[in-house]
Amino acid sequence: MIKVDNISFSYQIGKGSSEQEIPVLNNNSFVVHEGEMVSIVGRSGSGKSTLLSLLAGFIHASEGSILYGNKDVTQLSEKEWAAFRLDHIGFVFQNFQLITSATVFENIEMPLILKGVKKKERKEKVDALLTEVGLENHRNHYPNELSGGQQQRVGIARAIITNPRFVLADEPTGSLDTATEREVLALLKKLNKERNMTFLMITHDEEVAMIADRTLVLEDGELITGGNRHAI
Ligand SMILES: Nc1ncnc2c1ncn2[C@@H]1O[C@H](COP(=O)(O)OP(=O)(O)OP(=O)(O)O)[C@@H](O)[C@H]1O
Repeated sequence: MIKVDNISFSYQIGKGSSEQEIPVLNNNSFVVHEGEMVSIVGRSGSGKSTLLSLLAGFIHASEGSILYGNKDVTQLSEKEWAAFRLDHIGFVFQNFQLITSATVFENIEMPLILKGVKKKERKEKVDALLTEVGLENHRNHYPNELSGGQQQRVGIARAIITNPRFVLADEPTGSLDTATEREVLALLKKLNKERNMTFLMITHDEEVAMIADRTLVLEDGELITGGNRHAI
């Protein structure tokens, strides 16, 4: 479960007498239940990326709290956040964020190396996941030798290789054409249901949002609705 309670956030811009506060998120609360996939949809500038950055611990709320399961992460130090992310959160990015000088296999293997998993176990895990995401014939390719959809499959595999309880996805299909978008969304949904991982996805696209069990709408920094269940 992810529990966000009364979160507010403002950016500070300028210095000294010209310092200004820009309120972006205003008192937002919501829960993503265990194994649920929730999307947050909203126009450009509504605060989606800011909310995801707060949930990732890249920035910190001025008010409110964030819980992952029973763990209150609101006051974690940078070091504690880094450890928490590595152990519990997978990230999927719009522009994939793959290491261009590393192969498909090496990209997916990276989080396991960071976690100190032994080589034999790494190979077994990565090979099994490569087959699951349909990239077993591309293990030695480099990212620039892959289509956008294939690159995002690598990004998704890297996000879940450590079996995190939570996955945060930032416009995961924003760089893909419509047919590839459907394939990637279907893969996300399959992984979410089969592995019972808790997914939170942000998108500006209401059709993409419909893949989720539930959609929350963010408008000018406020969640204005939630709880509608959509069929896939
Ligand atoms: N680093 C920053 N400093 C100051 N203001 C910022 C900063 N980042 C974002 N903002 C402002 O915060 C508001 C919300 O931005 P945010 O990127 O969270 O929206 P978004 O919904 O993700 O938009 P998009 O869909 O275009 O990515 C915007 O008004 C933006 O100008």
